[in-house]
Amino acid sequence: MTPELLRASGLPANTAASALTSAATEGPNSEYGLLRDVLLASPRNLSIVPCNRVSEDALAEGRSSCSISAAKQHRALLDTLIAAGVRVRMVQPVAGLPDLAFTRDTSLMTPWGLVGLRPGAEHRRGEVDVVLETARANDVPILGRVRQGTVEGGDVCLLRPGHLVVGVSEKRTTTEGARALGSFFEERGWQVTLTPIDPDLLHLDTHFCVIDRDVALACVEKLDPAFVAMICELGITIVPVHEEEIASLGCNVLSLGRRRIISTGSAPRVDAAVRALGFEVLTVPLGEFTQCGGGVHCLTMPLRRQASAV
Ligand SMILES: NC(=O)NCCC[C@H](N)C(=O)O
Repeated sequence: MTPELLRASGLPANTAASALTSAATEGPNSEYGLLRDVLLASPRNLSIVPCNRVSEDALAEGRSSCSISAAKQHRALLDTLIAAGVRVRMVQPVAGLPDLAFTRDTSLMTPWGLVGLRPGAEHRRGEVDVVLETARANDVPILGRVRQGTVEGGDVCLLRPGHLVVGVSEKRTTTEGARALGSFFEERGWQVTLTPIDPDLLHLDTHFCVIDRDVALACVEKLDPAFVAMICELGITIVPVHEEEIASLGCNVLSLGRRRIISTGSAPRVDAAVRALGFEVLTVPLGEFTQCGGGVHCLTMPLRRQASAV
């Protein structure tokens, strides 16, 4: 832990509390603790960049971005978060950064502070400094930065307190980058699992998303069998996602905690299966963003969540 973060957290680096929980910063230790603060970024400069299968298909079909509609959809997401009791911090728009709205990918808030990531997509590298600057201005403690390989936040999953998962496509996230991020966690006693993913699916969070301690959305056919076996051994129930629901970002949901999620509503079958398990599912249509390859999970970077029990 850096001196900067130690000052911010007030926790000694080698205590059990600092290893697995987030008492001082409330930096998330899971994907499903009660969500308190989230980082969004203005979509003012959003455009469809041909950098993933979904956005390439959208362009091939002649689709384009509408800034008015993108602003309205993003505003609806913001309003839904606020109505759910979440505080929203905003990154201001920056010309030349068309994917900035997908805040998930360029940084990761850990229980010990924020880590700047290192996108594999060249056109997204500049987003990291912008997000870190906003974080500093909001007194978010900074833990460090990934400087080797590449890693994007859509490939990162805080599976359970003490267990980090990183999807490795060797395109957006490389083994080197995943290990560099993982070392922040391993040094603090976490287990880190790297799992290979199909580069055509962009990120892990397009086809695997944890929504509570024991429930995850997953397209099992697209995940590595060893990873699926591990999830089953942990007793995590899988809500199956079909391949065509991946492209519509139906799997890419955000947990608000207390068995509530936000989805884009683009995969009603998945939403219905989640509701059948007793969850509340709030839906926000986000077509302007899904055609760029990102959904609710990609558009949100949790800054504070109530710590989940180990
Ligand atoms: N976590 C995500 O899956 N993020 C979506 C990012 C979409 C953006 N157009 C990209 O390809 O980087």
